[in-house]
Amino acid sequence: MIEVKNLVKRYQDHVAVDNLNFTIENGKIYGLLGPNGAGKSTTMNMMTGYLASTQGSIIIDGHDILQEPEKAKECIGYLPEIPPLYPDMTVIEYLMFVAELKKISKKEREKHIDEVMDLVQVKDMKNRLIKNLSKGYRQRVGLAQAVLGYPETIILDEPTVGLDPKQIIEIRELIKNLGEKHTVILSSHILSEVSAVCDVIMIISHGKLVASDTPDNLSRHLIGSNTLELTIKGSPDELVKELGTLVESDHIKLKGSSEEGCVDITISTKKDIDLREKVFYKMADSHRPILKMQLTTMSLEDVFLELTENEKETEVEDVDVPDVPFESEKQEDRSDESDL
Ligand SMILES: Nc1ncnc2c1ncn2[C@@H]1O[C@H](COP(=O)(O)OP(=O)(O)OP(=O)(O)O)[C@@H](O)[C@H]1O
Repeated sequence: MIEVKNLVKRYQDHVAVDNLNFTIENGKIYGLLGPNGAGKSTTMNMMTGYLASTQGSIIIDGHDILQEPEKAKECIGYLPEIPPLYPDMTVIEYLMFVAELKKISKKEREKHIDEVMDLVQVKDMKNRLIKNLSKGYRQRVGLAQAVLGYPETIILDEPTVGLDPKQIIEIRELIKNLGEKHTVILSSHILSEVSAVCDVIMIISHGKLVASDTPDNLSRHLIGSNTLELTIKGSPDELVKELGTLVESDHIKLKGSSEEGCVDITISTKKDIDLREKVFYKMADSHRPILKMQLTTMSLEDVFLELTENEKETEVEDVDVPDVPFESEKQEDRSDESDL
């Protein structure tokens, strides 16, 4: 289990992660979803101990990532956005090297690597130099290094970015398989990706968590509304009065219309309510012609766009954060903290 409390990361004046609070329970696949610049990588880098937080705490299976980094890191495997691979090593050499760093006993190393290579399906390439692998295979090797040692939680930053459609499907399948035995947290800016793979979607915007639920619940509660768009002849006051007999007036929004003598109206209702016939008969009774009537259901995509709208990459001067270091090179970084 991972508990993230009041997590903040500031780069100079820019707040990249803004008071995040969430809990990751074991055995589920979580998707951290947000547009570019939302703060996903920064959050993951803090959760994996690659970057120090400005404020807040991250407790991984009872170990604070800053107080007990070694113990906390033993519980997680991480595939950063840029996989930490050594191009001049073969796959097997590299995985042996990682296994050694992860202190997997010599006795078990070969068998364990063999199992992991089977799991991520790279065995056929085990003697090939990493620099000669396709991007899809490189990503699998990156996955393998995260899985080595079978940590409880596997964290994957944009695991399918830059892959072709076939490779994307293959990596998604691998992630689902991993989810059977591990807790998985992946980040993505693609909604269809997280809804296809994840049990829980956490939507992040401007460093803030704006929604967190199962894809189904997000659909039911957040998305679960119908929007009826109308253009009707008449005066705003009369129309609100008449439509107000069908639906509460705070669900009715009016706008001036480009059609002469008409009003554009939007009525929001729950997903299972369809007012079209009632509106038709009501307006017919009072001789008000309906020039346009269209029912739309908000999609998960609409909700995502609405929740994250105005997301802009804020230009800030680069703060010198070390490149994501490999296991042996990892170091605690609080050098960029002005408040610590
Ligand atoms: N070292 C840094 N110095 C200054 N600003 C940074 C640094 N790293 C990230 N940022 C800023 O922090 C914000 C969050 O960046 P982050 O990389 O976490 O977003 P993201 O959601 O992972 O986006 P992407 O999918 O594009 O990687 C962005 O506005 C980014 O420009």
